[in-house]
Amino acid sequence: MQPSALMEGVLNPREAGRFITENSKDVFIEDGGIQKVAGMLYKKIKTGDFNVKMWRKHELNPQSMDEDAVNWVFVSAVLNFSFWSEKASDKFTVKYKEKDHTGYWALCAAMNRALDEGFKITTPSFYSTVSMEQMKKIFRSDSDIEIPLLEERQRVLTEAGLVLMKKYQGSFANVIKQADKSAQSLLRLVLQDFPSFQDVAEYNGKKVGLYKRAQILVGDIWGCCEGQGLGQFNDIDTITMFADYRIPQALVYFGALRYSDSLMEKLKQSYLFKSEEKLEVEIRGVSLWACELIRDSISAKLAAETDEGDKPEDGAVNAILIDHYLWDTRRDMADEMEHIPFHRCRGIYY
Ligand SMILES: Nc1nc2c(c(CN[C@H]3C=C[C@H](O)[C@@H]3O)cn2[C@@H]2O[C@H](COP(=O)(O)O)[C@@H](O)[C@H]2O)c(=O)[nH]1
Repeated sequence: MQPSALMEGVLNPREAGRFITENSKDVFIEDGGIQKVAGMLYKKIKTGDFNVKMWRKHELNPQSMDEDAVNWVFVSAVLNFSFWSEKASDKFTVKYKEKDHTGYWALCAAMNRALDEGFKITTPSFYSTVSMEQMKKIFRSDSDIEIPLLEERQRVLTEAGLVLMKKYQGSFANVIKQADKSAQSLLRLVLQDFPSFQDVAEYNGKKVGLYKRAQILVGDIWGCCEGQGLGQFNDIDTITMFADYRIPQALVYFGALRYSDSLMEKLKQSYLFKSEEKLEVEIRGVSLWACELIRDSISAKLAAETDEGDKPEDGAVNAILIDHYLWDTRRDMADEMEHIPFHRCRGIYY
């Protein structure tokens, strides 16, 4: 049964990924690479440390599972976009507890530094009226490169804070409660009430919804609460991979994705993509579909196991865990993957 559209007339992420892949002219799935990544992850699952608990192992992520934690996750999701810089050597950097953090982690470090300094950056009554002067202090960089798109960050943050104040009694926990343990219901509420999450493009005459920040919000709530309490979703496996600019790099590196020569040439010249440009949508959409295929391949391997004894419980693998593994691996192998160019697009969606 086709799941109903999260947004009127817009293909949901899984269908969007399939449709884009079927029509793509410059980005292709390579089955050999899909099977290779599936094999790597299958082995990881057997070690027993490939599960929902991975999220909280990151030192900058909140370690509680309460309302404060989900309000932290919400702010990180509102601002989780566009950290790349022109020169790989010069990045937006935040020093926190004697450690330098860059990119997405610099955002998290800045949030934690702000909380330590008394800025209530995760409290909607504060950030719904946060000033540009406060934003500059909170997200100040410890390198020469400032955080990109600070004005847009202030705009989307105040917009989201006002909605929480007006409609959800000043806490994201109330949005979660209204979703009644359904990931798809939470996705629908976020897309309906928080416009900056409406990550939709037009491709080959259809509207496609990739919803990267809305889906990573649900995935991070699930991870933050280890699938319990506020993070318990009975349909979490319907969430797809989060279509950013790092997963494609990892998929190309492992041979699961291939770019046409002309696209690869553009990427190597640091071409600046416009949001919704055909090539940009193909990179994001085919990457999303590749992760669906990886998940299907792993599920088939698990199902083929005869020994009931070591069969992991249901939900042992989903697109969220596959995504996080690839994203963390791209970070850990940044040097090895540096020759695979990521696509540059300045925008608020990823
Ligand atoms: N697909 C996907 N995209 C993700 C993440 C995360 C962080 N998640 C952490 C939390 C739990 C996980 O285990 C991760 O450790 C950030 N991003 C995106 O990456 C880009 C920034 O990259 P860089 O320039 O290198 O910092 C930017 O578009 C940002 O939106 C993810 O998990 N998946």
